Amino acid sequence: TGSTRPERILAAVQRKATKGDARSVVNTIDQYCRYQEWAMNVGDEKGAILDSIVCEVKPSVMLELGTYCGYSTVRIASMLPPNARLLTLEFNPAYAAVARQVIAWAGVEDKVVLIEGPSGDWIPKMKEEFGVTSFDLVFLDHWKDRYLPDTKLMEECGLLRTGSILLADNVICPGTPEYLEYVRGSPRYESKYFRSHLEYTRVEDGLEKSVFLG
Ligand SMILES: O=C(NC/C=C/[C@H]1O[C@@H](n2ccc(=O)cc2)[C@H](O)[C@@H]1O)c1cc([N+](=O)[O-])cc(O)c1O
Ligand SMILES: [Mg+2]
Repeated sequence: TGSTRPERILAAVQRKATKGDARSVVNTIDQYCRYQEWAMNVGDEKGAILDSIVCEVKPSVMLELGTYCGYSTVRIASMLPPNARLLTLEFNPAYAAVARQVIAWAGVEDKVVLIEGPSGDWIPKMKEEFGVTSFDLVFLDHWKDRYLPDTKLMEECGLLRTGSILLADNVICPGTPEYLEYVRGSPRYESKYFRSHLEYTRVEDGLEKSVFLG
């Protein structure tokens, strides 16, 4: 019963990253996953695109679907002003336990609300449980076959307003064909593809940024 990959990533953070320094946590995870063992973090190359969009949007309330080890959670939270909130949804309790410790090590826990459970259950409860009116920005990085149903669910629950932005990871690899067809084909979205590479590799991947038009 050895350790899991997320536990080894956490160990690397606690061994090598400076406590309270979010960038040091991000760099440590990138270093570990590039040279020790690959993991499905958005990574440094796509992460820079994520940073630029977070900086441009300056979200007050943001949702991340798929916390995993908390890499992008920390990356995003480090870009947010103190009063902004990042809600992040994780299904797997073991991953959530690791992510909480990574988020704490980075010192961004005050801006982050980590919610445990399936997106299909929690999205309809966002307003009543967390006082969310609508999301300024949503980062989709969870199960690829959930991107489309969860986007439709957010629309139905009134969680998107004119100008809300969806940013989706992995639209090429592993790929999210139904989601891509929907946001690119719908008159309710203005979509743009940011070409990049699958984290820590030379394989093509990218992010799709879609503005909800109401
Ligand atoms: O499969 C991928 N991501 C799935 C992520 C899933 C994460 O979302 C959580 N979740 C949270 C809430 C839910 O409702 C469901 C799951 C899961 O518990 C997991 O932590 C993936 C795969 C590759 N790849 O190269 O193979 C590269 C990537 O960048 C990826 O993101
Ligand atoms: Mg991903």
